[in-house]
Amino acid sequence: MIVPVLLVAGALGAGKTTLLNHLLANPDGRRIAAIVNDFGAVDIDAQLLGTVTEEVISLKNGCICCSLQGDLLRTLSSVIKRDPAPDAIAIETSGISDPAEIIRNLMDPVIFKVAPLETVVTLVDPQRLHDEPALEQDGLWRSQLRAADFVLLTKADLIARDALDEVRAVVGRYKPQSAIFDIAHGDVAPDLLFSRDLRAPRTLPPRAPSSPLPFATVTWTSQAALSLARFQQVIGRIAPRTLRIKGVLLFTEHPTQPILFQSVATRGTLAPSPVSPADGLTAQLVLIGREGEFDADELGALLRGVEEP
Ligand SMILES: Nc1nc2c(ncn2[C@@H]2O[C@H](COP(=O)(O)OP(=O)(O)OP(=O)(O)O)[C@@H](O)[C@H]2O)c(=O)[nH]1
Repeated sequence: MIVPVLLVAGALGAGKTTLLNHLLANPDGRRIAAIVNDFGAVDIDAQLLGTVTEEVISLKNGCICCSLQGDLLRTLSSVIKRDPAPDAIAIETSGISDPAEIIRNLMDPVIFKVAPLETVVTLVDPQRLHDEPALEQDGLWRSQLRAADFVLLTKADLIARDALDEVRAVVGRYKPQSAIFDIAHGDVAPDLLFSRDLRAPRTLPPRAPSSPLPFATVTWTSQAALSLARFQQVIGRIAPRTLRIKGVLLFTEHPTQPILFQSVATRGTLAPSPVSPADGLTAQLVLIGREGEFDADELGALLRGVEEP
């Protein structure tokens, strides 16, 4: 049994889980198993995808490009031995993963024989690149782009057409225009992701220098009554110091409806959540930021201000 592998890469909040959610809900008859890597200690992405399919495996609290490399290969081996085996496996990298290292691992001859890496797709949030042109100089961002067979510019519903065209020109410095597509709400045809004949034979990416990832994460949980009004004030102070926040909360204003909070760069959203905080908790929030700019104790103290006295 040979099970093709799709690798989904892209910066924090680029839209990877949204893409996978759409793919798993619209698999065109394929049984797709998903392996989801959350850098933080709470597997929020896996929990969200678990509401769409049972075939989700979570690798959390580290990165599959470095500390969780062995776990990824072991997980792949066990997924392909399932009875029945899936028709395909999709791997969602964490936003801080360097896909070059993951690709090197997946080219392991034993794994490649049974679970060949078929497609690498990298997602780019075009509004973010438009607002932060310096992102183009970021080594990790470039490595994510270089590794891709094709690039999806996500969140096309949020950006003006001329700005999208400018971003397409920037990404075009790294990839041919024929390999750049734009999508909204993760809506992409599964055939684009799984049809092997589109791509040239893969060459092994150069070994990335092994330096510790310049990112830090903190998980904040609470058992107290939480105020939505206070949360909105506190988040306004915290968000500029982070790269990504996501989590599930229960507020006293909506005691029976858990709320999913997502923040990427300057954009934050609150929406009804299909999953709840773990038993006994009112909040499970993961915050990711740059090492050095990220004071976990200070963020924790600020977040305690969300708790009602
Ligand atoms: N309006 C709009 N929002 C989107 C779209 N795609 C993703 N989002 C939102 O962008 C935020 C981040 O999306 P995710 O799919 O969680 O991004 P991710 O790449 O999985 O994030 P990490 O795993 O944390 O790196 C969420 O609030 C999504 O709802 C889109 O096409 N349109």
